[in-house]
Amino acid sequence: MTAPQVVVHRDKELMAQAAAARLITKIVDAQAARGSASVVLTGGRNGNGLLAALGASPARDAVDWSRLDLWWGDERFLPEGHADRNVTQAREALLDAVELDPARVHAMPASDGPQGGDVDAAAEAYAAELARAARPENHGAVPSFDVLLLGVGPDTHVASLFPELPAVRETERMVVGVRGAPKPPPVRISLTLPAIRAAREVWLLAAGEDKAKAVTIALSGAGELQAPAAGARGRRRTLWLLDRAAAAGLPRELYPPASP
Ligand SMILES: O=C(O)[C@H](O)[C@@H](O)[C@H](O)[C@H](O)COP(=O)(O)O
Repeated sequence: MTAPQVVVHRDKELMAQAAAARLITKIVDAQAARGSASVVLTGGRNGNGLLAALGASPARDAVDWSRLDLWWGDERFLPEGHADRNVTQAREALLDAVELDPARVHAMPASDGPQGGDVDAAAEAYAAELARAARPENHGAVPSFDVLLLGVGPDTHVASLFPELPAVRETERMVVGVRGAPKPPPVRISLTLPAIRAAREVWLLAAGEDKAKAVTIALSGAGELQAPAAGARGRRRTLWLLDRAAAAGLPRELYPPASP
């Protein structure tokens, strides 16, 4: 697994804008090289902030939105259209403003979807959808995501993998149902660490002083059961995109601010 690379930006707005520019370039390069691109979105303020910055970017339409596969790293298990669902917030932040191919937008099931309120069946259905999209050259039962985005919780959770809970211990399945999540709502669907680690690149987003402790713990050698963010590594690249407040606990000589 790749050692984490850290880029520190002056503030969370600049972090979101720079991450959006970085993501546009990554998608454009993937589409030029392979004809399409595959990105896993994350929920939360930083994930949605990146999407909003991408939508406002002058380079936005360098992306061929019709050849982009979108997946989610996790989802709140709520009814279709609920304001708290990550896909609802992603649509508001960006997706409704660009010409995506609906068949390539892979939202996680809602609690009033075909599996009804059975979150484990919903997780299995999403795992099956991922497996159908995987190709022989991919690593495991998921497509080779070009970029997998993750917000980082103040407790070091990523996706809906919370410290010490069963989901972070999963080593076989790619997608699991989560109950009793400390961050509401309690019932969620999440990719597991093996699925996250199948991505070519994993980008972790953290801004604000409330994340400084989690960032320091995750980058200081903590185990993935106690600090799930520490286990979120890409096959080719692991990139932490921070603002100065979230990087405050890191040794400055190792992670000098990228922006003045
Ligand atoms: O469904 C969710 O809540 C997210 O996927 C979650 O993993 C989020 O990314 C982190 O909690 C960070 O959220 P903030 O960026 O809002 O701090």
